[in-house]
Amino acid sequence: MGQKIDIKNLNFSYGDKKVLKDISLSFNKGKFYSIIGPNGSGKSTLIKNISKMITPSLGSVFIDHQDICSIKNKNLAKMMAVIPQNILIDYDFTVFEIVMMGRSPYKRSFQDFDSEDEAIVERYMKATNTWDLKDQLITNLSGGETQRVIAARALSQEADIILLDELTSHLDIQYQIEFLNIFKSLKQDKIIIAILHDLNLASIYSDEIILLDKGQVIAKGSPREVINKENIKNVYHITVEIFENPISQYPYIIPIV
Ligand SMILES: Nc1ncnc2c1ncn2[C@@H]1O[C@H](COP(=O)(O)OP(=O)(O)OP(=O)(O)O)[C@@H](O)[C@H]1O
Repeated sequence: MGQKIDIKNLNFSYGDKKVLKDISLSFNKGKFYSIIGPNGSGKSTLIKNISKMITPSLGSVFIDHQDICSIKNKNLAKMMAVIPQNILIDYDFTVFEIVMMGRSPYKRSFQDFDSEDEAIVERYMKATNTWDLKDQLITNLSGGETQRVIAARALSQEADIILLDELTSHLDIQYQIEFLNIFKSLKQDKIIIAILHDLNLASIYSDEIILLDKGQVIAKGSPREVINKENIKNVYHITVEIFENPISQYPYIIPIV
């Protein structure tokens, strides 16, 4: 389950506003994909379409050749975990309870959680450095701590597809790197799709990058194919120099100011 995602001729509008225009993309297991592009270019809207949070105006998203509209939400949650951009939790759940919710697609009720679920939750809470927060109320955490807890919950879902909508936005540089390393280390069994604003991080971590602008795919391919002066000028309207990172050999961008 969750070996391949195919997006075919996807269009999406909010009311009269066309936000995604004829997008066709494929994502395969074992790869880390980044979606990059300027503010308002449609990145989150694309992720929301892939995760069935919203429904395409035209076109379709398929997982393993099955239209996601025909997949029940509970089954979809076993295939796909989403870490959203804005996390709003108003309820007084403890951190442990929030992460345990990641196991609910496999259960009929809260009472069904067993020692295996607890072991899975503990493993991912330790990996995301949230175990020490387990008895705290989620409402009392900082933005970065909350994001780490939500990542632990998504990992506990043990889904084959992980969608990260700007996971790194609240995280300091240490956690940005730690998290991207966690997802990279998991990628051989999964499809990871991350929205990233930091083009240098996208370059280091991605097998493939998708560059969006005004709701259209402007470029897709390896970091070397996508991160070039012309594409960056075209889309972000800035002048950059591109060097080869001496350690990783990936393209490294420096804005010329
Ligand atoms: N719920 C909504 N109703 C109406 N318009 C929306 C809604 N959500 C997003 N939009 C508009 O759709 C466009 C694309 O938004 P989206 O959030 O997908 O962009 P993004 O590339 O993720 O941006 P950012 O980098 O700023 O997060 C924007 O012009 C935005 O104003």
